[in-house]
Amino acid sequence: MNFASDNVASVPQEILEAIAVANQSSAMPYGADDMTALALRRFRELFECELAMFAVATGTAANALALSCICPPWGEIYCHEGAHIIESECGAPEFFTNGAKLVPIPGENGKITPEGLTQVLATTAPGNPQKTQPAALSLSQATECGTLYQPDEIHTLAEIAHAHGLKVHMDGARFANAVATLATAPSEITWEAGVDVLSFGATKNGALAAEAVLFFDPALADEAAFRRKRGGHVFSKMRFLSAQLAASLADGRWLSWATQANAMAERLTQGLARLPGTRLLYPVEANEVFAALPDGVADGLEADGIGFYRWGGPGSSEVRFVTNWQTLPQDIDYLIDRALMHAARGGRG
Ligand SMILES: Cc1ncc(COP(=O)(O)O)c(C=O)c1O
Ligand SMILES: C[C@H](O)[C@H](N)C(=O)O
Repeated sequence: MNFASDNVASVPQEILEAIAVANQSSAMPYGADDMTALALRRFRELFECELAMFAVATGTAANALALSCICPPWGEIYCHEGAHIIESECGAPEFFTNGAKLVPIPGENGKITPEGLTQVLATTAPGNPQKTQPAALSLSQATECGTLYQPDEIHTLAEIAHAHGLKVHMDGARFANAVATLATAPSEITWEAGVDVLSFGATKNGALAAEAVLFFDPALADEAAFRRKRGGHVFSKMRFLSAQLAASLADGRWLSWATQANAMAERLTQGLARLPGTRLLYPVEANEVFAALPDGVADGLEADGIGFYRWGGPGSSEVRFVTNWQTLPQDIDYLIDRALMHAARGGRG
């Protein structure tokens, strides 16, 4: 049983079947195929706008490609201090932008506040050729702490960013989980709130390997085709990425899968409440549960072969559990039963 990441899940049968259908006949390469056209149509229907779509195979590639189209080499990208783009992408955004600077902003529960953004922007030097220049704001939705920006929070942050000439990127590796919780239209927490480009995550939500960079202002996408090619992410058999995206969006599957993951995170949160001495590190708003467990429980769960992240570092009792489309109630109940047993025995195995 593995709660280390949503990435640990299998691929839903519907996606595998879509790949098999795409495999039944030849098709034009490099995105000139019908499946890629179908994926584009479905994204435009979902977001209710004439967006431009570029499929890639990883979330890191999606973020780095998106940022490279809205930030020059001398630009500054403002993000939360715990953002994936600054913490876990091995310099990919800096590499794809040819040297832009990522500027970390602190904020509770993994979120940037208007005050925090305004404070950092007050230190910039627009037009000073000796200084890097404010260029982009990147927000993760859901955040790396499993929390969410409300529509009005996105709108406020985007307004500040645009007033300072910045473009707004959203890292949507868990965008589906955010929409499932917020129950908003996707447009309401993206372009209508001021987001210019979205990394739409499908992989964590079940896809084998498919992410889509969505430009809500197609003019921002002028360089994307060239930059994606230079980054080695133009798949000659693009139909196999597009099939995953099109299948995810069909019949609202993407939301059903995310709703299941979120519901299991909620079940886990309720179960942990029965564990004396357990403390949630952040509010649970999507499919990630961060908790400080009673002494010995994390070791016991690890000895049981249950997978999870030691978020506080090796041996730490501060852990992260991530649920996914495939997580079942009995998985959660087993985890909680084992945790209660280890707590009762003081972690003595
Ligand atoms: C918030 C966030 N953004 C982006 C990514 C990058 O995705 P990938 O691991 O596919 O590069 C991840 C991790 O998977 C993530 O958690
Ligand atoms: C942190 C790791 O890079 C991955 N994005 C995950 O959330 O599991």
